[in-house]
Amino acid sequence: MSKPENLLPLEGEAYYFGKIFSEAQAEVHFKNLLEQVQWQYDEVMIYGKRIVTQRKTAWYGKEEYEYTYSKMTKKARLWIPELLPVKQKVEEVTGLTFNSCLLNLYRSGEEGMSWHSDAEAELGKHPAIASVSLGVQRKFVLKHKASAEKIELQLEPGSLLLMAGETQQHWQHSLPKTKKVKEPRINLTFRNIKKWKTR
Ligand SMILES: O=C(O)CCC(=O)C(=O)O
Ligand SMILES: [Fe+2]
Repeated sequence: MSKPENLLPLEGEAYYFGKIFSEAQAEVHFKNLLEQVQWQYDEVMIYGKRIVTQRKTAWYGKEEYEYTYSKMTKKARLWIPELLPVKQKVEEVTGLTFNSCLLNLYRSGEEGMSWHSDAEAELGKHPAIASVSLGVQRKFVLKHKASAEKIELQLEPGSLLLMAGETQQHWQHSLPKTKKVKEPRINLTFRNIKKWKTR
């Protein structure tokens, strides 16, 4: 598969590969991950308060990495067999390798993710983040920090979006909530933990 064009008009790179899994494969991965992933409510610190998010998340990796975001430190679980074929396909298509994966489960359009950048120190300076979508199609928006220019795309089931280069420095992204969507979606973001410490 050749690399799609860069969707970002300035500073950064985002490539939408479209569907990398057939409908049947995407359904199997969705079902397996829904059942086998250790889904947990996410805890974040907002204005010094501990908040439990609506959506569920999980974090897996090659080692038991510790990862801090929103001031909360999480420890990765080791890869499970259900994740490996998805990781392998993503690595094949992108030509990159990934040592960890953050998963999100949105049970309906009532759940989303607000504006943020994935610019944690653990990911290094110009992180490549490969995002796989399973389940219902959802809108995804990138917003340029300086100009507020927005790029919207529809993340189809079985699709892959790759963010790379300076994207996390110069752009934020979000998954807007919507009352129109009633079905669940699973998102997998493959990442590379570059530096980490054990306690
Ligand atoms: O669900 C999505 O497509 C976005 C997930 C995301 O931005 C993240 O996990 O950092
Ligand atoms: Fe993100």
